[in-house]
Amino acid sequence: MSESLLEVSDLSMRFGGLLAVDQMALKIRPGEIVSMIGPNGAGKTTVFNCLTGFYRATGGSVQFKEQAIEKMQGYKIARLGVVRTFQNVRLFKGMTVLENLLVAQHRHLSTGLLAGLFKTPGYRRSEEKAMERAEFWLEKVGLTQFANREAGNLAYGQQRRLEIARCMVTQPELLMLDEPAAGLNPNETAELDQLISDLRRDHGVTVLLIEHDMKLVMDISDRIYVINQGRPLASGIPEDIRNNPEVIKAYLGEG
Ligand SMILES: Nc1ncnc2c1ncn2[C@@H]1O[C@H](COP(=O)(O)OP(=O)(O)OP(=O)(O)O)[C@@H](O)[C@H]1O
Repeated sequence: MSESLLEVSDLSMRFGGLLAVDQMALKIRPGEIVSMIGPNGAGKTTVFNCLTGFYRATGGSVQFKEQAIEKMQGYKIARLGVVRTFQNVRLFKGMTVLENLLVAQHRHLSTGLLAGLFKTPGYRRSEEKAMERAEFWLEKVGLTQFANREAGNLAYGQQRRLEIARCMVTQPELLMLDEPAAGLNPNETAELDQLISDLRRDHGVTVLLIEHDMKLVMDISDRIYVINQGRPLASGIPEDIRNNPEVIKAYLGEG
């Protein structure tokens, strides 16, 4: 009954002699917030890279809405509605905040080169829509007053929120966040928690999260997958993960 939005089976990624991801499986239903946790170097970001076409997985299958995407190029996967942020903020730092949000939508605009050259009514309409979406998301992440500031001059926490807005203007179905709380203070992390919950509640977006901040993970996740040394170690609701002795040994007990 509960169909998957994303279904990953037997995923593996080999770098030379290193099997960074080994038989990883994931199942994410529409509207869920799912986290992937695990020690440093466990393979979490590599999984993200395989799911979003940055790497071609060396084995396994990835289905998004029952369509195989494991061999698809990244921009096509993004167009299907799978978008991500990066562990290290990747904005166009020399562009303004607003420009970052407009550029992000370019690939998604349904207009061709000629329409752009001649500024057809269809082109102008889609530009207006792009501007409306940009303004909406600026407001949502509290950056309206910084619209014309260079993105590189924003405070770190604001850059992180801009990254999320940049994903959201493309109207994704699956939003993948790679350590969004890294470098944030506790207040900013609490705001992030709220923002992610709102994205799901108000915009129906499904979220896959890599995160080391256990408070955030336990608070926000419907389900959690634990990876250790590239392999699935456990999965379940936060309560089960928190009390799983294997997980405590491999990860939670680490610090
Ligand atoms: N392009 C690459 N070439 C070679 N090895 C890589 C490459 N990318 C990742 N690795 C290796 O794969 C393993 C998994 O790395 P990955 O970054 O996926 O871990 P992670 O769980 O995201 O870690 P962290 O929590 O520290 O971000 C590591 O041993 C890493 O050195």
